[in-house]
Amino acid sequence: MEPVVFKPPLYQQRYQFVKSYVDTYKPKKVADLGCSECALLHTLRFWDCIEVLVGLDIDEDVLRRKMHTLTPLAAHYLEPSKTSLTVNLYQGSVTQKDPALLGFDLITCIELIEHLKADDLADFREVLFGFMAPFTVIISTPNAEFNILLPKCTGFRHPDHKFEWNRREFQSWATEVAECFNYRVEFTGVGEPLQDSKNVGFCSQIAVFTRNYTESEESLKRKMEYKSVYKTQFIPKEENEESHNTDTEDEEPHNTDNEHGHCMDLKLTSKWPTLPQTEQDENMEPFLQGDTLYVPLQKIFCVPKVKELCGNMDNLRTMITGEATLSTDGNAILYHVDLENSF
Ligand SMILES: C[S@@+](CC[C@H](N)C(=O)[O-])C[C@H]1O[C@@H](n2cnc3c(N)ncnc32)[C@H](O)[C@@H]1O
Ligand SMILES: [Mg+2]
Repeated sequence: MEPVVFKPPLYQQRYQFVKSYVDTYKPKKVADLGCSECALLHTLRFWDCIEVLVGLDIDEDVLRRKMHTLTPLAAHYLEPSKTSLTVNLYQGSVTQKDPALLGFDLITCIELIEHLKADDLADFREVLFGFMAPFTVIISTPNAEFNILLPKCTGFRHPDHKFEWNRREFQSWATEVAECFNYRVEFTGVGEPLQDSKNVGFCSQIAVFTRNYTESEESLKRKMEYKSVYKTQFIPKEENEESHNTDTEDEEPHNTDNEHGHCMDLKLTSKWPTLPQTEQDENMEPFLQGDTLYVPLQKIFCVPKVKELCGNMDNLRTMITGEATLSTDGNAILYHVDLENSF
């Protein structure tokens, strides 16, 4: 059997489905449950309508692996958004009730439910639809009927899957959930089968639930269950000019006028270590040691546009972290130079 090749890849089609929803309905508060390495959050972080973006996963290591990719880079400062954005990542389970996930417009669960044991799935539906109760929920999960078109798939598609449902099973679970929690639900999917195998349905089946009632303030008193892993904030510069000069974690941005327009600023309240400030004018020039080129951050910081955009060296370091290799003292970017192939 010819392997099925999706173009674009299936995971991108799932993200595209969410992005199209966001484009159409402009949710302000969006959360992704079982966000893994934050790939969906990464694609949503500069959507103008989104003001709060939250990721939750039970696996802290997987969250930490790529969380730095959510930090704004110089390029984002050059093409800034007019609105502020707060990104929060939490380690916790979708079976726990935590007020951090109250009041959301959209909650996505992309390829999550099939990783939950029966007891957890029962708790999850109560937590998501009964407690979090967002306006919209998007759930995607494998469609078991499609597996006959996947030659390498002998059992479940992934060893950690606890189940894979056919369309009837998924739709009956989702319809019952919708009835129970006063939502309506529609079904669709991504990953179209070839023409002659249409009867198997989409590779990933998707349910979109919409709440039938207006939000109540009922549950804001619940106690925190999740562990905060990371928080980053993108604030339009005119609202936050003075924060360039502050390094305190909890200080709120001040409103000030800004002649430079609306660049964004970054504030971190994560547990990252504070790196030492580079001595002014010391060791400024790049140098080669073995096959490693050291480019002092101070040298980069001296570029007027960089200085204007970053405000201080710590912001520059934060922006670079995860994107390039830093020296152990955090004061230089390291580039590997391939001396053998450089001529
Ligand atoms: C297949 S991955 C999801 C991938 C991701 N949503 C995407 O589309 O790229 C499933 C994720 O769910 C997480 N997970 C499993 N059980 C969970 C639970 N009880 N609460 C929160 N996350 C959970 C796993 O750690 C894993 O990162
Ligand atoms: Mg899966």
